Amino acid sequence: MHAQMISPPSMTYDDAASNFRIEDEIARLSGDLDNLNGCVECVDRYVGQNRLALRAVSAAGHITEYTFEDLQRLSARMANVMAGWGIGAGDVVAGLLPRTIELVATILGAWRLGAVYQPLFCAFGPSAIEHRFNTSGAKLVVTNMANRAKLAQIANCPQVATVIDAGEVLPQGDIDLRAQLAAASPEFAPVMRRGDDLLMMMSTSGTTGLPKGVPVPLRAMLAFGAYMRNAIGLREDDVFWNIADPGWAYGLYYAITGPLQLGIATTLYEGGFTADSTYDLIERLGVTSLAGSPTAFRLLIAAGPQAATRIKGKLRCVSSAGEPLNPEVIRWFDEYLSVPIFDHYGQTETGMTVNNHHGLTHHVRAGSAGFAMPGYRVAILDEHGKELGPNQPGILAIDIAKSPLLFFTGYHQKDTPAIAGGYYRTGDTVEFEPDGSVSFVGRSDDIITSSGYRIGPFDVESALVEHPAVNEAAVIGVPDPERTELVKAFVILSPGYSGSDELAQDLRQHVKTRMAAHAYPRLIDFVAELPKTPSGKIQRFLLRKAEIEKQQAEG
Ligand SMILES: CC(C)(COP(=O)(O)OP(=O)(O)OC[C@H]1O[C@@H](n2cnc3c(N)ncnc32)[C@H](O)[C@@H]1OP(=O)(O)O)[C@@H](O)C(=O)NCCC(=O)NCCSC(=O)CC(=O)O
Repeated sequence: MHAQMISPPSMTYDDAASNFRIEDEIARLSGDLDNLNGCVECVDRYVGQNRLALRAVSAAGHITEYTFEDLQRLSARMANVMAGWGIGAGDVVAGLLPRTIELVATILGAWRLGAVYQPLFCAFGPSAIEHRFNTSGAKLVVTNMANRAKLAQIANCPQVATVIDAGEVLPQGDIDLRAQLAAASPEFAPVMRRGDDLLMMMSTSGTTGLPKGVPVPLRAMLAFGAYMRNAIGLREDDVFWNIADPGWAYGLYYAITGPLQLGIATTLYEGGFTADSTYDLIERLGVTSLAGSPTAFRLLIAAGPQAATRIKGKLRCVSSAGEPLNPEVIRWFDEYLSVPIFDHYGQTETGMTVNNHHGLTHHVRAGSAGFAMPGYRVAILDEHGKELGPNQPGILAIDIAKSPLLFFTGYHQKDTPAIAGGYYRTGDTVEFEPDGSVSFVGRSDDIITSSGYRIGPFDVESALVEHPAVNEAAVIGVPDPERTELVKAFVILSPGYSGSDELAQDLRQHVKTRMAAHAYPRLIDFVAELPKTPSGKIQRFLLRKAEIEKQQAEG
């Protein structure tokens, strides 16, 4: 096996970009593209060194540490349990679990036996989960009792394995996960796969339909590792914590897979986000490299400078993704935490592609997402597909032929018009600065970015119209200083209903429990009509324009 090399931070960005060779990235793998296993890359290759792999922090703040040896045994037990229930290479295993050791065991166990992992965010309701099962054909879902009731509402639910705590009763027909893990053998030879075989089945929100499946092949690990080294700049001596949830790409790729691939311990905190618990954990663990979304950072700032003093100067670097990072956050982190915070840009489809790189020395442009990651060439296209120069807004695109780290080849069983003419079009409107860095302008479609989550308006509208009071609904994002955008719904009521605060609250609760707790409309207007094209398509852009004008008029 090869020793894992971490780029020295003295390499310049220009050197790394111009000297990039995919062969060098492949050589960093323990296997090769004909002989690859996700669990071997993340665990087995570091066994025998007695290295720390994971700090799992319970909601109550209790810290349990796991070595790579521990994770190897656990993944083997999990693979044995899964194999015993008929799961094999290429099958899909879903995880609907909080940020606990059982979540890590599910991911690694599935990979050990060559299966495909599908994340399910714990805030999802039954409709979001059911749609993802329909997409993936998952054969097994691993969950806990807090989430189990949602599965009972799904008609085509696969076999369920449940984590039960003391005093909880296992639902009939479920696998008692902890009991079976304890009884299983801690040995299971990893099933080797190829680079194009699937590692994960992700989902991403669309504007005109339900979320689409994003197949992620094993070779995507080349891109994950490169991001950890070049952009996060992860070092052997770092204490790393990415607070993003592994129910999403940012958390699964870069809180679990990426750091473990590099043999560097990661951190999972089971509890919900508060500024206090975040500061507390950074201090207790001695975190040096922190990652998260701008909304989380703005919530830290909202707690005031006094709360920050306990960790001032302790962090070495902070990385931000999910939404554009405001220059004010950069300034505040410099003043009150004495730490550089760099903006990074990526998508579920592509992984991180444009970054201010902590690991590569180059200048940083506050207010810009930075520069193409070595291994990707990005272009900005006009509506005819022509490449644009600086200061001309257009669609951010990835030049497929010149981006050997790009792993996306199209949505699962769906047409992918975003791939055309040799480019993958991200749908984000950006422009090049004269120095070659990329600045975010906005979305070219109706996708909402709220608290770092990408939310499809159609998804929320579909949940709303399931409610008997709703005849029609249109959902948009309206600008918000804390959460980037807030989800706002315009609702035409069914005959016999009238708008009230109580009904609005009932609709919020309905979306939270049916679809997803994070995607509910915080704002609701009851309206008599919606702007539409002659063919009857809702013109969300007109609603958005009117909201922005209203905000401007109100100052
Ligand atoms: C910044 C935050 C920590 C702030 O957390 P908050 O707790 O304030 O709010 P939230 O947005 O998480 O949650 C909104 C509402 O959902 C509820 N909620 C959240 N998680 C829940 C869960 N597991 N179960 C039940 N309810 C839950 C909350 O209580 C809250 O309800 P109420 O409002 O009633 O209190 C978080 O929003 C966050 O982690 N954001 C980053 C998301 C991220 O990782 N983005 C990158 C994804 S990758 C990606 O996106 C790639 C791509 O672009 O394709």
